[in-house]
Amino acid sequence: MLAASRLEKRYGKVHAVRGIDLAVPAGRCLGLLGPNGAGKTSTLEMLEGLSEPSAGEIRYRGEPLGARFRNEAGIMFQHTALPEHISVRETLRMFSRLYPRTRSIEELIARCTLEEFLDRDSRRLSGGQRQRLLLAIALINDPDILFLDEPTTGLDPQARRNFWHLIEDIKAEGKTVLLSTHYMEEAYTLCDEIAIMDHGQVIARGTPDELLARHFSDVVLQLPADAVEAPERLPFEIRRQHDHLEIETGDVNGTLAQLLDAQVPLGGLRIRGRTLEDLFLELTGEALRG
Ligand SMILES: Nc1ncnc2c1ncn2[C@@H]1O[C@H](COP(=O)(O)OP(=O)(O)OP(=O)(O)O)[C@@H](O)[C@H]1O
Repeated sequence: MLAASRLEKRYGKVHAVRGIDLAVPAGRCLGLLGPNGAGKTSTLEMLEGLSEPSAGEIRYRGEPLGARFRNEAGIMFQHTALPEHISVRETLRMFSRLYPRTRSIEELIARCTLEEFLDRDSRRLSGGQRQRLLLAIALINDPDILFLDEPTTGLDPQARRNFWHLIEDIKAEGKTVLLSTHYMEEAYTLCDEIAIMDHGQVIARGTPDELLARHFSDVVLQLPADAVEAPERLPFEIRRQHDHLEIETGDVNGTLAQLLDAQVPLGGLRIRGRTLEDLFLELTGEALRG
């Protein structure tokens, strides 16, 4: 559906995207993950046809991005200035007039649950309401391919989950989705495939479960913060997290036996599988990014 090869973006001396190859099959959801400044938005903006690649090529259904792509793509930007002093309903009508093919506004209102604030000035919405309106705007031309740039950033957990349900409904219609996000659970829930970016390049790619299976064969034992009195006496590394201890192990029986030998109380023990967040931190490091 959408394919990019050797894609690069330079802003003066900043080499933001350094040769990316991506192919998004129809009906799939591809997630772009990466630390701040990794180049996700720069990549999305080129794929959306909004910024000219410094090098490389993008094809939509085998053709360069053109009028067909513009009519069949829907974009939800990370930051959008909505028109002032007009209501949510008028905002939808205004955007609807921009396209030859449109979806019924009434249907979008119901789908994105906009009923309660239809007559409100679109600048006076809560974070969740605003994101639902922006999604409705992105869907107004009944797009075949939908771009979502960090759509749930800043939303509370309820609003985020509500938004995931909306995206799941859109996926169920067979739409192709490209999503950038900082939320690993969001990527795990929504994405068929994930590309992890860092320093302008894709450093890992696959389905969420493939990526986890490829990188990890261990699990994590969690113990209360005060469970181990002398961690230096144990023959494995114990990582102190903010309110508990973690031990990574591929041999649960052996590690538990060693903990029992050391008379560590196991009352508060939990075992968790590896997560995308573990993988993300392992691949991109824990240092703060700009
Ligand atoms: N218009 C611009 N002019 C100059 N530099 C830019 C511009 N846009 C982005 N950059 C730089 O390019 C790099 C990649 O930025 P980009 O916004 O694509 O990353 P990102 O992965 O989307 O980050 P975030 O998660 O913070 O949104 C950064 O170093 C950023 O400062």
